[in-house]
Amino acid sequence: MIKTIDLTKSYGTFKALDQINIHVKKGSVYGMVGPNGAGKTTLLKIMTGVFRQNQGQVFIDGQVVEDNISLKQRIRFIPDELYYFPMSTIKDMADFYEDMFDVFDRDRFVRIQALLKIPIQKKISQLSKGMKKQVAFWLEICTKPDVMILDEPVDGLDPVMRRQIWSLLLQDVAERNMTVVVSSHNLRELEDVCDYVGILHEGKLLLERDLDEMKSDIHKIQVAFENSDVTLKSLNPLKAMQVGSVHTIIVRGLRDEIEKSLSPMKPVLVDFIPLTLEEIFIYEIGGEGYEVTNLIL
Ligand SMILES: Nc1ncnc2c1ncn2[C@@H]1O[C@H](COP(=O)(O)OP(=O)(O)OP(=O)(O)O)[C@@H](O)[C@H]1O
Repeated sequence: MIKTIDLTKSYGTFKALDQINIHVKKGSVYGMVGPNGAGKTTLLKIMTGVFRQNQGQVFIDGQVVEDNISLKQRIRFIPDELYYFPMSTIKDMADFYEDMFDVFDRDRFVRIQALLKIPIQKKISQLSKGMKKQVAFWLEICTKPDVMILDEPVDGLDPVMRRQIWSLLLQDVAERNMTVVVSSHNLRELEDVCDYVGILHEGKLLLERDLDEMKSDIHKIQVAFENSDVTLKSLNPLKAMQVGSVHTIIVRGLRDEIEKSLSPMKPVLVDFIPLTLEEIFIYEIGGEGYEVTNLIL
C-alpha cells in the first residue's frame, strides 16, 4: 500500500536519506527503528508530503503523494513536536477538525473523552507534554484516516496511557484496515504492536522484515541429554552454550524440522524459549558488522 522508491534526501551536502525502499502492506503496523539522527523523522515527513525529497518517490495505493491533496486527506501525521493554535482549547481544536474533515466522528470524540478524562474547555497550552500528545491522538483518530504516521508516538505518555492509545489505534487497524507507520528508537516498545520492522541507520535501510516470519525462522532451544558428550554441531547453531548436560542454542529453521533433527539424538528435554525481537535482530544482523545493540536498544 505504501511504497518508497530510491528515496533520497540531502540537507545541503549532508545526505540524510540514501535510496530508501520500503514496503508497507495495507492494514499493517510498520515500525521504523533507528538511533538518533538515523533519518526517521525525515523519512516520515517525506512520506506525508511535509518535506520534499531530492530523488525517488513515495506511492500510496499506487499514487504519488507529493502535491496530491485528496490523497493527503487520507493520511494523518502525528509529529514528534506538536503544534496547536495558540490559546486554543481542546473544544476549539475539535471544532476546527470538524470543519476541516467531513469524516470527523464527533460521537467517537465524546467516547474517547470519557477514556482520557481531560476537560475539553482546557487550554491546550496549559496541558502537560503527555496530555498534549493524548489530545493529538484523540483528534486525529476521530478523522478516521486510512494511514496514520506517527513519529515517536508514545514519548511522554505514561505506561497506562501508552496501552490505551495503542489499543485505540489497533482497533482501527483491525476494524477499518488502517495502516500505521511508527518510528521509534526502541525496538522493545514496538515488539507487541508491529507486523513489520525496518531498521534505519545513517540514512540507509539496513533491513525490512515480517516479524511473524522472522519469529518462525529463528529459535532459542534448551536441550538436555543423558550423555554429556552429545554435540549439536549438525544443527549449525548461530550461537551455542553448554552448562553440564544442558545446551542452549540459537538455530535457524522451522520448528518441526529442528524437532525432527533432534529426535534421533534422544534428548531428555527439549524446550523452545521465545526470543525477544531484540534478540532476533541481534542474530539477524549481528553478523553484518553492525553494533546492533547500539542501533536498536
Ligand atoms: N532541517 C535540517 N537541516 C539540516 N540537517 C537536518 C535537518 N533535519 C534533520 N537533519 C539531519 O538529518 C539527519 C536525520 O535527522 P532526523 O531528524 O530525520 O533523524 P531521526 O532518526 O528522526 O532522529 P531522532 O531519533 O533523534 O529524532 C540528522 O543528522 C540531522 O542532523
